[in-house]
Amino acid sequence: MNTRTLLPKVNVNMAAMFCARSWTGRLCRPRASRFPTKHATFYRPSSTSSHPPTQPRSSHTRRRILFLLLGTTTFLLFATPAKPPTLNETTFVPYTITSRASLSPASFILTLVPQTPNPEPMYLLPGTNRWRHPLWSVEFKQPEVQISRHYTPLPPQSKDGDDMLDGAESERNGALRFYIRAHSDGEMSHYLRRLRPHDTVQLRGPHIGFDLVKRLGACKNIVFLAGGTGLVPGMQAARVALDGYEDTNVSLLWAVRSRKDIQSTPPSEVSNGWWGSSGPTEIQAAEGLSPIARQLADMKAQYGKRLSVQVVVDEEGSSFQPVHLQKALLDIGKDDKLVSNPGSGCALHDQKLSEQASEFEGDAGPNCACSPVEGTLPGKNLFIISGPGGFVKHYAGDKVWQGGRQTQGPVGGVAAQLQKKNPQLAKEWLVLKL
Ligand SMILES: Cc1cc2nc3c(=O)[nH]c(=O)nc-3n(C[C@H](O)[C@H](O)[C@H](O)COP(=O)(O)OP(=O)(O)OC[C@H]3O[C@@H](n4cnc5c(N)ncnc54)[C@H](O)[C@@H]3O)c2cc1C
Repeated sequence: MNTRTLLPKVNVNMAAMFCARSWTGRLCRPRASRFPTKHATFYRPSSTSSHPPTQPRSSHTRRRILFLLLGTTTFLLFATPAKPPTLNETTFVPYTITSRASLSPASFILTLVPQTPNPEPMYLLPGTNRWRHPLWSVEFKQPEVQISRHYTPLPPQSKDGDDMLDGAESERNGALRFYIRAHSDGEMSHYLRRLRPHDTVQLRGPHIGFDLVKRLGACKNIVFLAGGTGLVPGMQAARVALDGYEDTNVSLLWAVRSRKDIQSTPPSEVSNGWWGSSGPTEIQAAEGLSPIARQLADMKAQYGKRLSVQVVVDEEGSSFQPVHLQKALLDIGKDDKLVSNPGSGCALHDQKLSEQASEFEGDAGPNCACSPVEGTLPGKNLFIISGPGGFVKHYAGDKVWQGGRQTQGPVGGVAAQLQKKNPQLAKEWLVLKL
């Protein structure tokens, strides 16, 4: 199947299509435009004109021309949909690349600023530097082959937005940073890899993902298992959960292909002993951390024990085994006294109902509909698996195409094995796939 998202050059309705897809598969679906279609109002001389029939012919002609001009102007004003100059969900708008940092030969970080600044971007909570949505992404456009793909902005580097990004930009001037991996034969990621500072890119969004805060409810724990750049929504989730609440805990489990995604300094120059271990290792502040790992280490320093970040590296033969995941899930909630509502029939908290959900929830996602059960509170701990299709399939089972959209599908893979072994995990934890 050709999985490209084609962006038509002319048709406005088709341009309002957007691409909903998993980390690897995608689907174009029509999207209701937020900008109502404005109907053209044509003015023409009425056949029941109030003017006397004796009026000279030249005056009629002048009036016709006047009406025609008026009509054309009104048509141009109202029939052409207004093109917002700042980030919006309908049209692509230009951003300028201000910096590019290579992590490994295949992965890099791009920082962009909008060419038209917006003091109140729709992804921020008004008057704050806090993001409005727990999970969100934007689409980039590849202008040569007219396709688009989703990418996830890295969260701000500081809690209150005071830090400067890359020494020059901050979220206050609308800067967005992206951690991108170029895939072999990947149309979009190779286009992005070629771009350099001062180049222009076209962005559309924000596209809103699962509302994690509503899903957590009274529960407190998130275990986020990520492959490669699938880490970024985990960093978004961690910021929202740890900034917004004092008693939440997040465990990020990050699998990378190359050590260079974490650290660029050769092993001999690294003083501490976490390099090269065969199992998952906790990330630590060290010399030569990659910008992503440095941000993770800063977050750990900021949140203390509430955030754990463990890494495994493919090329060193380390990986997350079921026993590691079980430990992460059981350890993080071991002091919890809370009994979670079963969530039956609730679109947010019923695992069975979640099977039908798409990861693009939009602004108007479902609300909690848990029936009261004595001694319980609504909410679930979240076990989120994010990354390439094969990664998600191995740990949580395939997503399923249904009615033209990609849905969560049943829990499978390692997560299903763990639930079978520990029924408590199935009761207290909701599995989500990104
Ligand atoms: C909501 C969302 C957010 C995303 N955020 C990011 C992000 O922050 N950073 C990022 O790098 N990507 C992100 N992605 C993935 C991104 O949208 C593209 O799918 C990815 O960059 C590949 O696009 P492409 O055009 O280069 O490759 P395609 O031309 O679509 O694919 C080319 C080949 O590469 C393979 N391939 C594609 N993607 C992967 C993959 N992930 N792993 C292994 N093989 C793959 C395909 O199977 C195919 O054989 C996100 C996806 C979604 C849905």
